[in-house]
Amino acid sequence: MADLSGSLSAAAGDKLPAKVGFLGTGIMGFPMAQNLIKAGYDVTVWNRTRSKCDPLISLGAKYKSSPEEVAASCDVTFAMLSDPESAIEVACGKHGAARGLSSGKGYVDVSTIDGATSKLLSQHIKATGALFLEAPVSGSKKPAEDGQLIFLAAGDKSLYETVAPCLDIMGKSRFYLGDVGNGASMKLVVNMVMGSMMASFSEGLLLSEKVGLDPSVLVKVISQGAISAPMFSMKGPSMIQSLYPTAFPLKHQQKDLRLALGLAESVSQSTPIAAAANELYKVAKSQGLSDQDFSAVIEALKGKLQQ
Ligand SMILES: NC(=O)C1=CN([C@@H]2O[C@H](COP(=O)(O)OP(=O)(O)OC[C@H]3O[C@@H](n4cnc5c(N)ncnc54)[C@H](OP(=O)(O)O)[C@@H]3O)[C@@H](O)[C@H]2O)C=CC1
Ligand SMILES: O=CCCC(=O)O
Repeated sequence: MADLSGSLSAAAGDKLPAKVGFLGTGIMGFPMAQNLIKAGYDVTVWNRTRSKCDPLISLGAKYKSSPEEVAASCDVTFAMLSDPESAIEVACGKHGAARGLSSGKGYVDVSTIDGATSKLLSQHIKATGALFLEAPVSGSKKPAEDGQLIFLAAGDKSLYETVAPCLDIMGKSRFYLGDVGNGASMKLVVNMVMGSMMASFSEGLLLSEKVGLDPSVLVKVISQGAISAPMFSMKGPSMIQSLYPTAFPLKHQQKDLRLALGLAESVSQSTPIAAAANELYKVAKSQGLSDQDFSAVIEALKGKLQQ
């Protein structure tokens, strides 16, 4: 096991062993925290649903019963939460992390949220004397398990440098994008493109089948041409079988499209393709598919075809 004593704290200017907090151990947070534990970090976890922390505790993680207590006991605290509302609640709520933060500590929000929310978090965190970094990730469940995420960081540069060893354990690359909000915006643009691609791919799979083609051959044809994308080859075979094992929940993809459309509106950028895709994800949500993988958006088109 790697000896990481002092690596975080040395950068922060003291000699104590590094202590890392992790708030939110869902699909993404769990494997990210797990990789930090496996790398030898002293990790303290918290999750709203406590039972999701149990396997991490078995691996050696400590547990605290509130974000406040985690932040108070750690040098740096990461948060991986659903959406803007939960990110605000966990950071700034009654027993939120901000209450446990102080000068010399850092807070890194890796959730996918909008820039305005991230700036609000930054204000609250920095008012405590702590440093703030937003660092949303590109990459899904498997890259999180494999430590292959892509971090899109912005905020306090010194905190970015302090947590770089942690980011390098959880990810394969990292970008520092400047002021708070830029990481959030980059992530929303990427996921806007991804959500539209998946909607378009879904149309192609259904159209190919309807005109008598084999959709699995379509997946192979696409994989060899200029529009090849790992996502199509990974998700296509299960979509053809109407199976959507959850890696990226559909409700989160719709949230990201909603936030991306808000971002586009804030600068008067026309995004008709993303707007149409968003409507499709909303239909899929109304069909009860929120917790399925986002590739279940294809079901919304099946519904439309049957009408
Ligand atoms: N899955 C993916 O492929 C990717 C997801 N993301 C983003 O990462 C974030 C997390 O996604 P993911 O792990 O997939 O989602 P999950 O739904 O699996 O996890 C969401 C986490 O947020 C917690 N949470 C939700 N609401 C609240 C609240 N009100 N108070 C406290 N905690 C709350 C959940 O706690 P509880 O367990 O109690 O419900 C859980 O820990 C999202 O912003 C998502 O968009 C980014 C890249 C890839
Ligand atoms: O936010 C989720 C992104 C999923 C991915 O990048 O594959």
